[in-house]
Amino acid sequence: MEVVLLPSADDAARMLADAIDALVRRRPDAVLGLATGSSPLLAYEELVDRHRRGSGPSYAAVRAFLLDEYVGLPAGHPQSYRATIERELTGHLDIDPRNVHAPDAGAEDLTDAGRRYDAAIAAAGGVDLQVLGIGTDGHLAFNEPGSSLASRTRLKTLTSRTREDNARFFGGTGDVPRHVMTQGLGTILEARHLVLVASGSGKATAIAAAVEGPLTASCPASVLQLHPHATVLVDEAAGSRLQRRDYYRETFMGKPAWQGL
Ligand SMILES: N[C@@H]1[C@@H](O)[C@H](O)[C@@H](COP(=O)(O)O)O[C@@H]1O
Repeated sequence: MEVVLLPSADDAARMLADAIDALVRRRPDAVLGLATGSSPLLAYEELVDRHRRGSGPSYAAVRAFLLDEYVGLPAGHPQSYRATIERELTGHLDIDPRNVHAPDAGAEDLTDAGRRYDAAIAAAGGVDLQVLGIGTDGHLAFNEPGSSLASRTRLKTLTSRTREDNARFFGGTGDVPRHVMTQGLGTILEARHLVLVASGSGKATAIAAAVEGPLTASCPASVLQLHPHATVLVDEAAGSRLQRRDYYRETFMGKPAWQGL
């Protein structure tokens, strides 16, 4: 795992945007794994900005798969993750909307919908780069503590902490759905490159547990330790509880720029 400590959230966002940009230039029909939530927002803004200025790549052949989706929201609800990603990213790029996929959280048979989602990702050739955030309790996508490290896309129940964390997106109310469809940790591990981005002191404990704590279902993000190509981009605040900060800095400073992430 590569841990990159950066002075600010803007620097982390730029680095994530650069990695996506470089991948799409290298592979115009790349498969992107997209996360919602506030963590990747600055990077998405950067990508949209580059696209508008004409300095970004074309996304016309790119395929994208969302990590998760709320269950029980009416189709088109502004806080559904499908609507969110369109508003924040894909709607501003030249990506074909038919190539942006989310788990079918409105399906009658959610078990089957989970299986179909995993099969669709596999049929696309697998995810090249998976963008990830982290929950304050260490959750990854909507895999709450206790989730099987081998789990597949399925129905999950949110913890009250996650529902409180996400209440800000629902006008601070208790209207956050209780259930979600989420890619499993096993599904996420199949992506070729995982890039987790986190900023702010509220994420410091979760980042330390995920990166330097034991591999455990109690901290789902610790599953990154099993992946051969995982990158963690953190600002100083989110990285403040890491013990090996000096080592991460030395490693990154000594790395040739051409190597990328
Ligand atoms: N399902 C999402 C995750 O994909 C996200 O990474 C995490 C952190 O959210 P945020 O980036 O808003 O802090 O929790 C959300 O509930």
